[in-house]
Amino acid sequence: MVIVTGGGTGGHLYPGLAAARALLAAGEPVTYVGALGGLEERVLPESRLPYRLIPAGKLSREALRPGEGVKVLRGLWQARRVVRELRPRAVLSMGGYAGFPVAFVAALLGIPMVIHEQNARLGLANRILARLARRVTLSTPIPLEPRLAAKSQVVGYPVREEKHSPAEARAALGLDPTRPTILILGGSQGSKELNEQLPQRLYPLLGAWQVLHQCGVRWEGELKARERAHYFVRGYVDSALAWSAADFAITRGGAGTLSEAAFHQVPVLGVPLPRHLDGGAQWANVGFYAERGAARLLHSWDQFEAELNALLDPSTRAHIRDRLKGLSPAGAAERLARIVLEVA
Ligand SMILES: CC(=O)N[C@H]1[C@@H](OP(=O)(O)OP(=O)(O)OC[C@H]2O[C@@H](n3ccc(=O)[nH]c3=O)[C@H](O)[C@@H]2O)O[C@H](CO)[C@@H](O)[C@@H]1O
Repeated sequence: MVIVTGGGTGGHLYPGLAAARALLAAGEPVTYVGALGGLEERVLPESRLPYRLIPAGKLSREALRPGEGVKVLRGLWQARRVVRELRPRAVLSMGGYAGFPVAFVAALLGIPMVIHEQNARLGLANRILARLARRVTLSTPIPLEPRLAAKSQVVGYPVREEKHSPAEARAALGLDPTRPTILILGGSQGSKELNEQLPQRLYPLLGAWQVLHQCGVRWEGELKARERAHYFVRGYVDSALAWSAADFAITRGGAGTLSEAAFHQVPVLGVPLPRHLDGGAQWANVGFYAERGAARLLHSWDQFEAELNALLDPSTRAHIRDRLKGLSPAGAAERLARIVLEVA
């Protein structure tokens, strides 16, 4: 049996679940280990996968705070118990603080461990784990130091491979099936910045367009007050429907969000999270796409009008859609599962 671990937010959890399902489909029993308090606490019980939840402290500077540091240590202790009890023949960690304790302990116990990095740069947990991992799998080709590059492989980002026609998706979401649609996707937790900036900037378009604004569950009450005719606010959306409904999107720069944009061929204006909040991962992600002409990158809100006008132009959208081709190839979960089984 194999342990798949990682979570906290959707960007780590959903590709982890996709990999777990691919392992099961290959005949390998799987247990998913996530973090208490992460999105997985809500999602795993409905997944029908065997799972465990353990405490996991945030790495980074936060770990220096006494409460968080204790959580990191408790996480490692519980991870040791889980690994000793389940005796997996391999561990796959999807990165982030939630995937750290089990992967770290497993590697120390000599169990083959594989990591997957979703972003266009290695996060802190993966920088530590990469040295101990048998294989370093990546969503996108990123430069690595030679020792890591030698054991790395680009597999892609496991997206949910589900598409609907625009009319069907819009109807299922309660929108007008015939109106062209702008999607705002703030990511797992919603984006305060997009919530504050966008409604009033997009109201002037509502004569011809409609907007589906995913704002995050905790902002939903507040944002509902900004709804208008043809401006729809949702805390959390079914993202396969939302992408299928959209003509273009304004999003954060999560790796999952961009890979889904590529899979659904939806042009995106990316507004990355400020660098001090995620070490620049989202700047790297949107930058990777923008350098290839496969996304637009918002450097500052002064440029918003110009960027919006670019995306309102059908020929710009067609150009971006063309550049998105091949950036999120299908079958990433299966490629990842195959590598885990190779090292097991
Ligand atoms: C604040 C933070 O640390 N963000 C990180 C987190 O982002 P976060 O988890 O927000 O972002 P991603 O864009 O990678 O993934 C979000 C996932 O949740 C889904 N979704 C989201 C909203 C919704 O209403 N419905 C829905 O289904 C999306 O379709 C996607 O599959 O993990 C990503 C992948 O490691 C990183 O790139 C981000 O930097």
